[in-house]
Amino acid sequence: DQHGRTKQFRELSDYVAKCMNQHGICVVDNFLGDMPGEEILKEVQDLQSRGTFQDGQLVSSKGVQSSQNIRGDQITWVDGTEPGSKAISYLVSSMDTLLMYCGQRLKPVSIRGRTKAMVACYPGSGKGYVRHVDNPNEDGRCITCIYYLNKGWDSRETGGLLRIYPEGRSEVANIEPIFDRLLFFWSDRRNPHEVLPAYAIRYAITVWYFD
Ligand SMILES: O=C(O)CNC(=O)c1n[nH]c2ccccc2c1=O
Ligand SMILES: [Fe+2]
Repeated sequence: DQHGRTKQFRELSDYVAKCMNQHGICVVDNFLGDMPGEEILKEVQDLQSRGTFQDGQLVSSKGVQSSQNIRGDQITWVDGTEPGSKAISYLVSSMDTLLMYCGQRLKPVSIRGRTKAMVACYPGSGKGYVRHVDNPNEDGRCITCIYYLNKGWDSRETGGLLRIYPEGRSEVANIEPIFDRLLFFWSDRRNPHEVLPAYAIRYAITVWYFD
């Protein structure tokens, strides 16, 4: 019920605010629960079957020309008003609500807006995403928020770990892209990260928040 969710989000926002201010990375498991998660996964699979994903960036294998080029991630943007995106829009409004409850505690940012939802699919052909910073040049994006949809994912079998190298820290963060997991991290140079080669279809939905 609404009260249950409000209380849950308020408590969750305490954890997220503290975790972000302390580590700059925060994982929330079982964010929406099985049913909503399944609905979102179905909408993403429908999107993919309707061919709305743009071909991922071309990741040519070392120097070999065209025929060997393998697609990396494939993406499509969803603003939540399209037909068949009800569950995705519920996800994004849940992300918005959780961050709204964090309020001013997420120093120093005060969220002013966000991007649409970027739905990404790694086709599982052994491609990942090279090490990068989401916002290296102050384009306004301050928080990266990723929701994963991969049931029973085990990176020992199928790779696809998100590896974050927090600036100035010796240890790395290895994030399994498991179903109904929500991840926040500062989008700037504090969090260079990469997606290790994935050997099964790997779905994620990303929203970037602006301050
Ligand atoms: O999926 C993940 O776990 C992390 N994913 C990323 O860091 C990531 N970052 N920036 C992008 C820009 C365009 C298309 C895909 C991406 C992308 O998957
Ligand atoms: Fe990224």
